Amino acid sequence: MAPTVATPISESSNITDLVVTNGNGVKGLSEMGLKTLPKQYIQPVEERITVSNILPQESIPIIDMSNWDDQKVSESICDAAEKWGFFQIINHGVPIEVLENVKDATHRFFNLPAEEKRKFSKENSPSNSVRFGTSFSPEAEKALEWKDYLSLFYVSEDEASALWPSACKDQVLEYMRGSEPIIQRLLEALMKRINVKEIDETKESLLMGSKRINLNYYPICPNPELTVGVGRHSDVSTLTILLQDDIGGLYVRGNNDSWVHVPPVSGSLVINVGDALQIMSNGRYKSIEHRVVASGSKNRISVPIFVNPRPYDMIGPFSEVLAGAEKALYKQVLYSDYVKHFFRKAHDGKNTIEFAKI
Ligand SMILES: COc1cc(/C=C/C(=O)SCCNC(=O)CCNC(=O)[C@H](O)C(C)(C)COP(=O)(O)OP(=O)(O)OC[C@H]2O[C@@H](n3cnc4c(N)ncnc43)[C@H](O)[C@@H]2OP(=O)(O)O)ccc1O
Ligand SMILES: O=C(O)CCC(=O)C(=O)O
Ligand SMILES: [Fe+2]
Repeated sequence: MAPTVATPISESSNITDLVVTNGNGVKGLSEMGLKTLPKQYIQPVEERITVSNILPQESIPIIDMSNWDDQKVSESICDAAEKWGFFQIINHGVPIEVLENVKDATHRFFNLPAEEKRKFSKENSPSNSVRFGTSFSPEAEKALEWKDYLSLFYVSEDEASALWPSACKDQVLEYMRGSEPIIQRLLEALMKRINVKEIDETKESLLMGSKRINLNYYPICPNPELTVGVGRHSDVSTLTILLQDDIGGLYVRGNNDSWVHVPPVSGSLVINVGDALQIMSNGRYKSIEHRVVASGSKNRISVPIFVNPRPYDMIGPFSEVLAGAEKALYKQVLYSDYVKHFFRKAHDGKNTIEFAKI
C-alpha cells in the first residue's frame, strides 16, 4: 500500500505519485512542512495574480433577498447577471446552521486519513458520481493547482446515502435541499428577463436537470505567490451557488487584465452564471472568468453547487431569445460533450465556450 505519512521530499521524489496517485492530496504535501513550493506547482508568470492587476475599489453586487417579492430584487439579479455574471446574496433563507454544518463536514472529510480519502479516487471510487481528486485535470496540466476536491454528482437521495462519504453526506444533502428554493427563484427571475415566461418540464431539465457539488480544500502553501488555488476558468454550469469560508482569495475578471476580489460576507452565498446559461441566453447573461489564489497562512475551503443541464441534454440558445431578429451565437451541443471538453484540458479561461460558438 502507498505511504500515508511523511515521505522525505526532495527534488527527486515523485510528487505527482504522492499527491495524485496515492491520494495524499496537496493537503498531505502541505502537512509535511515544505519550505519551498515543489516545481510541479510553479505557474507561468502570466497565470499568477499580482497586486498591480487587482482593482481594490471595485466589488461585485451584494443583493438582499429578504424582500423577494419586490420587483427591484429580480431586477438587481438580472442586472448583475448581465453586467458581472457574479453577485453575492444575503438573507437568502438557507439557515446559517446549515452553512456552518457543511463547512464543518468539509473539514471533517479532508481531515480523514489518506487511505480513507483514497477510497474515493477515480481509480477506487465505488461510483463515477463520487470522486476525490486534486488540482483540476492533472494529466492535462503543465503546472498543478494547489487544491484538493471531493466531487459529488447528485443522482438521488438514495444513491447519495449509499455512496457518498459518511463524513459529510448528511450535511451536504441538507445544504443541497436548503438551496433548492434559491435556485428556483433565481432562475425564474433570470428567465423572465429573457422572455421565458414559464419553466416547463423541458426547461427545468435544461436549466437544473442535474447537480454536482464540490468540496474544495486549499491547504496552506509555502510560496503562494508562485502558484494558484484554481486557475482562470468559467464554470460549465447553468448557475453556481458557492459557499466560501472567511479566508478570502476568490477573484473575478474585471475589465481587461484586472481582477476584483470577492470578499467573504458572513452568511452570504456567491452566485455566478455558468457557460450553459450564457449559451442558452445567447450571450445575454455572462459566465465570467474567475480564479482562486493560494494562501500562505490559512487552510481555505469552498463548496460550490453546480446547477446543470442533464448530461444527455442538447443545449443551445432558447427559441424565446431568438424570437426577434437576434442571430444565434451558439450551436446546439450535447452537454456531456461540452463538459468532457472542459475536463480534457487544463483551465484556460473563457476559451472553453469556443466549443459551442457558431
Ligand atoms: C475539479 O476542479 C474544478 C471543477 C470545476 C467544475 C465546474 C463545473 O461547472 S462542474 C459541472 C459539470 N457538469 C456536470 O457534471 C453535469 C453533467 N455531467 C456529465 O456530463 C458527465 O457526468 C461528465 C462529467 C462529462 C462525465 O462523463 P463520463 O461519461 O462519466 O466521462 P468520464 O470519461 O468519466 O469523464 C470525462 C473526463 O472528465 C473528467 N472528469 C469527470 N468528472 C470529473 C470531476 N468531477 N472532476 C474532475 N474531472 C472530472 C474525467 O477524468 C475524464 O477525463 P479523463 O482524462 O480521465 O478522460 C471547476 C473548477 C475546478 O477547478
Ligand atoms: O473556491 C472558490 O472560491 C471558487 C472555486 C471555483 O471557482 C470552482 O470550484 O469552480
Ligand atoms: Fe468556478
